[in-house]
Parts: sequence; C-alpha cells; structure tokens
Amino acid sequence: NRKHRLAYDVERVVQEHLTYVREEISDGWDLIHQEGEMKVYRREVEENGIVVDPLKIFHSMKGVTGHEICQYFWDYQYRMEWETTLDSTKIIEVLDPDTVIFFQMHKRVWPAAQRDSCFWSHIRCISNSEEDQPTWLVVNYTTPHHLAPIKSPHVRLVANVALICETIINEPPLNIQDIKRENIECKLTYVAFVNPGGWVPSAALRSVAKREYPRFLKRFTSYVLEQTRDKPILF
Ligand SMILES: O=S(=O)(CCO)c1ccc(-c2ccc(C3CCCC3)c([C@@H]3C[C@@H]3c3ccccn3)c2)cc1
Repeated sequence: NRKHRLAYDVERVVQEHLTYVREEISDGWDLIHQEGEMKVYRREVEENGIVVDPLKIFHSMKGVTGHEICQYFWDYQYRMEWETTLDSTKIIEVLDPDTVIFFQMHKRVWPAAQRDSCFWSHIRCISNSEEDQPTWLVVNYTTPHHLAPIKSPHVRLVANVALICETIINEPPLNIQDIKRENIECKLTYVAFVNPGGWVPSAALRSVAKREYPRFLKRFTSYVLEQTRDKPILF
C-alpha cells in the first residue's frame, strides 16, 4: 500500500537486504579485522577507478536487544552522541513514523574533499514465527532532496547501509518479565555499500575504512549498552 512517495523504494531495498543478509560469507570476502565477537569482512570492488568496497560486519553482544540497537541507530536524537565522524546531522523530511530523510555533513578525511550525505532512513520490525524474537532492521539509503542541494566543494556520498539484528534469549525463564539483561543477546549484521561519490586515493580510502568501521561499530554498541544498562528491556 502506497503510504508515501518512497514507500516502494523502501520496500524493495529492505527486501534486498533481507535476501542477502542470510547469504553465507562466500569466497571473495576478506576477513580484515577481528575483535572479540566482531568480525569485519570486505570485498575489494572498484567502479571506474573509485573504491566502492562492500563491507559486512558480524557482531554479537550480551545485555541488549535488537530493538534497542536499531532504535538508537535510527533515532536522530542520539546520533551525535555516538557518531564521531559527523560534523552535523538533521532531519529534512518525515515520510512516516518509521521513515525519515536525513542530511549529514561528514568530517573531512584529508586529502579527500568533504563528503555530505542525504538518505532515507527506515526502521522496521519483522516478526517471523511466533516462538523466537523478531528481527529488527534499519536501512540508510541515498536519495536526492530539494532541501539537500549538492554544493561544491562538498561531494555527495552514495550509501546503502543496513543494520539487521536478531535477539536471542538464553535460558528463557517461565514468564517474560523475569528475563534479565544477562539472559539476552543481540546478533547483528551491518552491511555498508558506500561510494565516496568522487575520486579518493584507493589505498587511503581502504585504510580509513579498515580503521573507521570497526571503531564506529564498537563505539556505537558500547554507547547503546551504556544507555540501556539500567533501563527496562525493550523487546
Ligand atoms: O552507518 S551509516 O549510515 C551511519 C550514519 O551516519 C554510515 C557510515 C559511514 C559512512 C561513511 C561516510 C564517508 C566515508 C568516507 C568516504 C570518503 C571520505 C569519508 C566513509 C568511509 C568508509 C569510511 C568510514 C567508515 C566509517 C565511518 C567513517 N568513515 C563512510 C556513511 C554512513
């Protein structure tokens, strides 16, 4: 059912991510970083000389639900508290209660020109079968917008990013209200297809990505654990 002008795009991109997230890590993906439960994979891909390496991160952490992780990732009011690579972020349009359009200025990464991004950001709960917990996901997908004009010297990033989370309840007690945070665990998959939107030295971009993605996800997940520690569990 058409709710807003981008409803079909959102549906298509969400279904694509749901299809690929289950795909096993096949050959062609290199494990570039491993830290505790976090495993970072990358494929080396260039499109007319520009590095557009897809990135896939698997991580799991105790004490938080997939709903909590997705909520803090999607909700703009927390973004500047965990996102250290942004100069600014703002909502320029609300399409529905689960879909907004952001405009972001990314911190400049020398020697590249400063990047900005404009994407729709959608959060969704997919309740599969009854017995186990639902899957929560957030997708950030580049879209043009009249309130986000592309202005030189800034270069518009092209991004298709998804955060897909499952919640595991270990040794479930008889009734749900007895579940404690040490009994829950979130298994997340983060995928990022980022095209820098203009030429960046390949080696420089690859080393920035290799350093920044693990740092970014570690900082984000630690932030959510901190924020939810003493709060009631949001399933
Ligand atoms: O998960 S999100 O949707 C969170 C919402 O903000 C997201 C994460 C990361 C990016 C991103 C933006 C710019 C750049 C580069 C391109 C040329 C110069 C800067 C990079 C490269 C990969 C490296 C990178 C990775 C992580 C964090 C920052 N830097 C990534 C965009 C969106």
